[in-house]
Amino acid sequence: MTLASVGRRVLVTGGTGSFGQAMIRRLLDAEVDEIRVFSRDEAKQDAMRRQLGSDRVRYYVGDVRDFDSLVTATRGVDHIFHAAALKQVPSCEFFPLEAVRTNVLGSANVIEAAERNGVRSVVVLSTDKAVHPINAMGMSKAMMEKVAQAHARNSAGSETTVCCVRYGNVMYSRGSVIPLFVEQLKTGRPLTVTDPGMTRFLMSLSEAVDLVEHAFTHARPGDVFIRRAPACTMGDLAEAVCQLFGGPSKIDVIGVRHGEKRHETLASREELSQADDFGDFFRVPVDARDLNYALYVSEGDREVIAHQDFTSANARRLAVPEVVRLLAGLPEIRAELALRDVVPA
Ligand SMILES: O=c1ccn([C@@H]2O[C@H](COP(=O)(O)OP(=O)(O)O[C@H]3O[C@H](CO)[C@H](O)[C@H](O)[C@H]3O)[C@@H](O)[C@H]2O)c(=O)[nH]1
Repeated sequence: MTLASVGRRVLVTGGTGSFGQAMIRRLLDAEVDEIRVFSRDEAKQDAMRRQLGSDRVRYYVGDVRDFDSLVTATRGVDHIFHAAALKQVPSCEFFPLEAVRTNVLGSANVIEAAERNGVRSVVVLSTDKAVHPINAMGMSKAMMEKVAQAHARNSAGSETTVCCVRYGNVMYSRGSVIPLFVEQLKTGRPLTVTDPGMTRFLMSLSEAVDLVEHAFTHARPGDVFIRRAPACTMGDLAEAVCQLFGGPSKIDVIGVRHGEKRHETLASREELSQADDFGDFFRVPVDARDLNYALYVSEGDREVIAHQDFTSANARRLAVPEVVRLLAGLPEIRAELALRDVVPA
């Protein structure tokens, strides 16, 4: 199955967010008949309606916490891309129950509504912060993945295939470090680097959409899809931004922020021991063993020993010139450089 053969109706939860909007453009290009945007904010929907001007896009105001609003919006839908979430580390830290309500119970509602309305597939979006989580946002996303996998395990014969994708930081996403560095350079302030040796996976928005499309095309119930993304250090990222904008490279090292890890993990060694390796992507199948405790206690898995976690510390490390090239390809950076009359090398 490809996006072009996706069926008549697709629903995107969190459809007005940056991922949602990019996904909707991809679905419009794939000639999907009807695309439903499901989100809470009517003002953002109205802005999007005016910007897109497409009668193939329909808008549903609702909240994933409200099951009834999902049942209405998923009626007659063939496929769902579930992007609605609380994603900010600090706000989830202060209000962990809100993260549970939206990310865990809200996702369960999406899956249950899909099941009830005979939706054929649901792709659920997760994050590297869900692996060995240390903050409430990551923990709630880890539980969301478990809910999706439990659906696969417990719903043999269901019409609805549920799978997950997991990816790391999306470059230039709202409120993230790259636009912050650009703003600091523009206003002549030093770049605030938490820890020059800290690493993050780097991925563009269109690569995130590619991963979701790959998952949609290849999903079996309960699969988790992961991209073999490259990574860089925060020191190199700051240096790359300075080189691109030709700015003075004064850097303030501010230290690690609350709730953040030095390195992120996209896949654990236990997952990789079971994963299919597609080169650019891994597919981790659901652990479909039944709850036979004798097996859990007395049988091990030698495969696990042969693997190590896939982390932003051991992923392919991008050097500064490569980061410069990646950044120079981002539409937002190109627009900033055009404003300043700088031509990227
Ligand atoms: O002033 C800053 C701010 C951040 N960083 C570093 O830049 C990297 C990326 O930070 P971001 O704030 O851009 O991204 P996070 O990894 O903290 O996570 C972000 O992306 C996540 C998705 O993976 C969630 O959306 C999360 O809420 C959001 O903060 C981190 O190593 C961080 O330490 C700095 O060096 N200086």
